[in-house]
Amino acid sequence: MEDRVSGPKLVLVFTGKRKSGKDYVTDLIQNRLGTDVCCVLRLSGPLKHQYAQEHGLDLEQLLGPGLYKEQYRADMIQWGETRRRQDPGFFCRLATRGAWQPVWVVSDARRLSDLQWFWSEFPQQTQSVRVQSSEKTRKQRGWSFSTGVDDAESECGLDSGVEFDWIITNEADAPSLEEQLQPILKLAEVVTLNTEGFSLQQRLMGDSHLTL
Ligand SMILES: Nc1ncnc2c1ncn2[C@@H]1O[C@H](COP(=O)(O)OP(=O)(O)O)[C@@H](O)[C@H]1O
Ligand SMILES: C[C@@](O)(CCOP(=O)(O)OP(=O)(O)O)CC(=O)O
Repeated sequence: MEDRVSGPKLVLVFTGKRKSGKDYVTDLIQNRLGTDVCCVLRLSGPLKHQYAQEHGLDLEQLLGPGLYKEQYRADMIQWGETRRRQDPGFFCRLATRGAWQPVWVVSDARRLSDLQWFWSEFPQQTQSVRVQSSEKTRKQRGWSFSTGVDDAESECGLDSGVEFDWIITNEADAPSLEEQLQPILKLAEVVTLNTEGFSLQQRLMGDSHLTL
């Protein structure tokens, strides 16, 4: 087990609009690397936890993919923004607390302040990744435009002004995710080589092809 004191070897910070496939892609990466090497951290986790407590809501449903969270999304955004204004790193600190794996995958950066926190805490290790899909594809996955959500910083805060290290196009007619993720998986392999390298290398070279 990696000691948290030594910190992560690679921090992949994912961003992308609703239904672009952030959870899908980050789950694929974790499946491929294994839970002993890679953890998926959600900034919205501690946010939903505290919001549910303060408002007497069902946390499991807020964390789930269904319509329940959508009823509260606009208000959660406002609530979270109040917290972030007081302390921009508040949710980043909570989400990363206790993470011990060498590769951290942060699935949901939404604002420049989220990215800045990781750049400042882990300048050598942080890589930003944008997942992009067309509106047509996102609609097929259940997205529809919602005022106060899709026109707010939560969805648009990273639309411009950041040069992402990696861009993943999550579309049926794009190169396969396996192909697009190859260099990122390779990077994870290289940075973890000293401690976890052998088993990870075996896994990446083995028969566990991504099923897309
Ligand atoms: N490449 C893909 N192939 C099949 N289903 C996908 C793909 N990408 C996303 N999905 C599906 O689309 C929906 C939205 O994806 P999700 O990862 O939850 O998006 P986000 O986290 O960006 O809101 C989910 O049901 C997910 O399983
Ligand atoms: C209040 C939020 O944290 C809600 C995020 O919920 P999810 O992370 O479940 O969102 P999607 O995966 O895009 O559907 C947004 C924010 O602005 O912090």
